[in-house]
Amino acid sequence: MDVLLLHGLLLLPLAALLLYRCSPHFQYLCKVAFFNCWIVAMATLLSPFAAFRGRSVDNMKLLRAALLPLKRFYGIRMRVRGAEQLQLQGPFVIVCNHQASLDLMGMVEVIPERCVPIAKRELLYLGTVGWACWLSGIIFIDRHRRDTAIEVISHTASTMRHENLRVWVFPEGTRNPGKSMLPFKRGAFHLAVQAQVPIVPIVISPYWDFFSSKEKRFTSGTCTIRVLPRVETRGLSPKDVPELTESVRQAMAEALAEMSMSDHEDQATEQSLLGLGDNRGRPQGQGDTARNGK
Ligand SMILES: CCCCCCCCCCCCCCC(=O)SCCNC(=O)CCNC(=O)[C@H](O)C(C)(C)COP(=O)(O)OP(=O)(O)OC[C@H]1O[C@@H](n2cnc3c(N)ncnc32)[C@H](O)[C@@H]1OP(=O)(O)O
Ligand SMILES: CCCCCCCC/C=C\CCCCCCCC(=O)OC[C@@H](O)COP(=O)(O)O
Repeated sequence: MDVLLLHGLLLLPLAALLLYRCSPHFQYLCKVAFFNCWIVAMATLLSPFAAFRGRSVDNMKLLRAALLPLKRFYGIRMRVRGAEQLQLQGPFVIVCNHQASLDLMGMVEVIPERCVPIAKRELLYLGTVGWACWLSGIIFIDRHRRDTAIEVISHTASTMRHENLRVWVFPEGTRNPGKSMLPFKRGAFHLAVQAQVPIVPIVISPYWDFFSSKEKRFTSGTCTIRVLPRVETRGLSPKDVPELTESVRQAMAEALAEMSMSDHEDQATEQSLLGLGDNRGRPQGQGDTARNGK
């Protein structure tokens, strides 16, 4: 009986390995589980160190260092274009498209010093993850209570100026793996106008070639992060916010459309050079659907 149990225990990892190699769905589940476990483990490990310093934007460096290795585990190559646009003295607001939690990997590639994201309040309740976020000075807003969210943003505007803080906002307000960007929420733009600081738009290329939560597909691939020229807000007032929001969204949407084409072409060329079909890591018969889905 003991021998049978031992054999069973030995065979279990082998079976899991085989399943991992053969089933893209199982591979997807393992990779997503690893992503979440890594975040929880790192947050648990780092929170005591961060607590030692107290709530401080400097703790963002710890979070960044903890998330940077993730791209290597997943074989994701990050290309950054226009990083020089982030070489600004003083505070500014970054606005970035939001496709999935994987955005954290792109975020840590380019996040400047003294920069904190604005996040939904729910993240605060994720145990040690919430604690690590709070200790790093992440700004939480309650999306269901507009007035209090606006209050938090107004308070952030004055903190930015007094403490030379940069703020990262996902103006779509929620994750969006779709083809185009959602309409933008206006908080980030009010924030920049209130603080009279520039806006730096950042566009992360679509993940379709290597990641899709709908199709349960997660392979390796390349991701491009493009930092667009900054937009000045000096002299603008709240009445200019709708137009400002639209013009920034338009510039980002154009960049996203351009990147969707060029990244996919690069990936296809790379794969044909390697002698691989375009269906690598995709369930049989779904390659064309995934491509046309762009
Ligand atoms: C070791 C590892 C451990 C840790 C690892 C984990 C790290 C995680 C870090 C990363 C976290 C990333 C998390 C990302 C998110 O959580 S995304 C979700 C949260 N973000 C947002 O929601 C974006 C910001 N939201 C907004 O800006 C909204 O505008 C909001 C203020 C919330 C209001 O929303 P809503 O009412 O739905 O829409 P509108 O934008 O259309 O606004 C309605 C009217 O209000 C006016 N408005 C908005 N903001 C302001 C303001 N600040 N001041 C004055 N007025 C404002 C707006 O203009 C609209 O009025 P009008 O129509 O123009 O008259
Ligand atoms: C005591 C409770 C312990 C609970 C432990 C839970 C473990 C959770 C595991 C991992 C947490 C990973 C958190 C990554 C956060 C990534 C940021 C993100 O992408 O947030 C989504 C948010 O932008 C928009 O949310 P919606 O698209 O509107 O939804």
